[in-house]
Amino acid sequence: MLVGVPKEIKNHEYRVGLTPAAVKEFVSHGHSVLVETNAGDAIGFTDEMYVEAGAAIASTADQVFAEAEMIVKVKEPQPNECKMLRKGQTLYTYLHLAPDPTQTKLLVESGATCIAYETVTDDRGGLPLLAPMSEVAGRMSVQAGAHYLEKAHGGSGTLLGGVPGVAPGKVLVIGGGVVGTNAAKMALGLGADVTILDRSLPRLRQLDDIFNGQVKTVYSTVDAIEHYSSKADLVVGAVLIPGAAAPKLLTREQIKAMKPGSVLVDVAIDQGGCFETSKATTHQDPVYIVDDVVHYCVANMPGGVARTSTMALNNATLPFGLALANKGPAKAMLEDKHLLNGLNVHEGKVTYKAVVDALGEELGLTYTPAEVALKGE
Ligand SMILES: NC(=O)C1=CN([C@@H]2O[C@H](COP(=O)(O)OP(=O)(O)OC[C@H]3O[C@@H](n4cnc5c(N)ncnc54)[C@H](O)[C@@H]3O)[C@@H](O)[C@H]2O)C=CC1
Ligand SMILES: CC(=O)C(=O)O
Ligand SMILES: [Mg+2]
Repeated sequence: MLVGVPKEIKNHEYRVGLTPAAVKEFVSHGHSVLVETNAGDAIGFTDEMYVEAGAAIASTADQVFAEAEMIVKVKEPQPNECKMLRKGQTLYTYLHLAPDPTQTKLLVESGATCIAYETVTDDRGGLPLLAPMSEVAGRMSVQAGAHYLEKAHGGSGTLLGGVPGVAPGKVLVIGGGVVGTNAAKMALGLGADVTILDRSLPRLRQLDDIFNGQVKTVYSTVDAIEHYSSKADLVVGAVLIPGAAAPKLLTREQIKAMKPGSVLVDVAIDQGGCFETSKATTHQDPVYIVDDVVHYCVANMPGGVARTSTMALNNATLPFGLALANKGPAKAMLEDKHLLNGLNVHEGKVTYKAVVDALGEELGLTYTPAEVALKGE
């Protein structure tokens, strides 16, 4: 198979779909790889390294999209990229379709086979291709929060760790999955006072064990969110209902009632955000203020530490990517229910139910089960 890797074009996005080491794996399995020039240059993966790994270098994205049978990316395709996709071509990347009608419509129109990293599953009920970036974003969320709590950056002037004689800052993490656990680890490491809310009791039990009682775990209710957010210095939004638009858990009223200069980091912004006042921001312009509360809502946080993130992402995407190339996409998905769960759009049909639930009415879409769409029944 001819695998294509275009350069990412989202704001300050320096990650790349395949590392040179991953290219070498594809080539060693008999595949060809075409990488757009300078695709990895910003993070130290030069064209020379890709050539040494066995790739050919394309001078434009157009060439990559025109020639490749499978496009491997990181972020969701931007409108001009969607328009270059075609029937018979596979797109393997993050999509986050539920909050994004424009992209959904364009991918349906393209006829391409579109696999979303974030909905591929594993045997333990996890999301193995989302997890590495959630680890990164969870850890970054506290770094970002601590930064924006500084007075000069719009915050209240609170040091999360406190000092002897002064109480530490309060961190509220809503959603105790991968992002939430990693946020809690970092916040605890800084010496903050950490509370995690989740609506899964088994998960709260696990968190209590993991943190050996050092973080407070609280069952997530409207009342708990209201109570703990009003006392927090930093709130991290880390909930997920896989593939679906994020539920709005913190209302404008509750945000208004927060302490002036407190900080919200809405990691769930890639699924539309879990705070009523959230709107996606970029690394170039990451924050804005509503009712004296600083909002950080960067939709591609791991892009900020693109070198670590690219390597972490490739560790997870490589085995599935190789299966798609080795067996062909349809056979690979039909033989692996977890990879099949990644299929969101195929030949104009939407094959992920939560996307149809979110956008079906607006776009006039109906749901086709992935297996049915692939078998052309
Ligand atoms: N902005 C960015 O750059 C990035 C964003 N993300 C996003 O972060 C979000 C979280 O991802 P993960 O931690 O991997 O998901 P996860 O599935 O590991 O954890 C989500 C947790 O939210 C909990 N939850 C669901 N509804 C809840 C509610 N009403 N109240 C409290 N908890 C609730 C679930 O029980 C689960 O424990 C996702 O939207 C993901 O796409 C991930 C990586 C990067
Ligand atoms: C998961 C995601 O949105 C990201 O890594 O950018
Ligand atoms: Mg206020």
